[in-house]
Amino acid sequence: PHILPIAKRGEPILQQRAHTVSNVHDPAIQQLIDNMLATMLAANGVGIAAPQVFSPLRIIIVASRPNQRYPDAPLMEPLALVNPEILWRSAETSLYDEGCLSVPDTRVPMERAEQLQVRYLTRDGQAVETRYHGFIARIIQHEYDHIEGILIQP
Ligand SMILES: O=C(CSC(=O)[C@H](Cc1ccccc1)CC(F)(F)F)c1ccccc1
Ligand SMILES: [Zn+2]
Repeated sequence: PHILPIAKRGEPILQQRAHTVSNVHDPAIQQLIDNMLATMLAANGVGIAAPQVFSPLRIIIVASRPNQRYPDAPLMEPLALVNPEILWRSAETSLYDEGCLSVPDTRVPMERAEQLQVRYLTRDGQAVETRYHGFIARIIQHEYDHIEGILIQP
């Protein structure tokens, strides 16, 4: 896998709605997912979205891990969500200072739903519907905003 350049705030691709993936089994899509993962890990992120590596596609990666600001964040296997749809968000919300690889050296307090129900394709093409809460739910909402062309604003 390759570490790819990360689009920074001001790049038009970050303000566009990304396109649905038509064939998750396409080798180019599989390579993109591998490259997104390598790029996120190299940048020490807990998530990344395809537009951030200049691919206007509806692919996000979520990879929560404990960190100094969020020591009780769950440690999880990095998960790729293809064509994610948020089916439901809880009325209950929480506030947290988010970072963004596309907005370096910035923390923005963001209010997000505490729980959400998501339907997505795994990288193997399995259709899955899962409920998430807490930090993982937050990361999904942050990455989902990226494929909708929405950035956190300093
Ligand atoms: O600042 C970072 C890295 S910024 C980051 O990982 C973004 C994801 C994210 C961080 C914090 C809350 C929600 C989402 C990745 C992005 F920009 F590609 F989406 C961070 C790492 C661990 C916990 C909290 C913050
Ligand atoms: Zn971001």
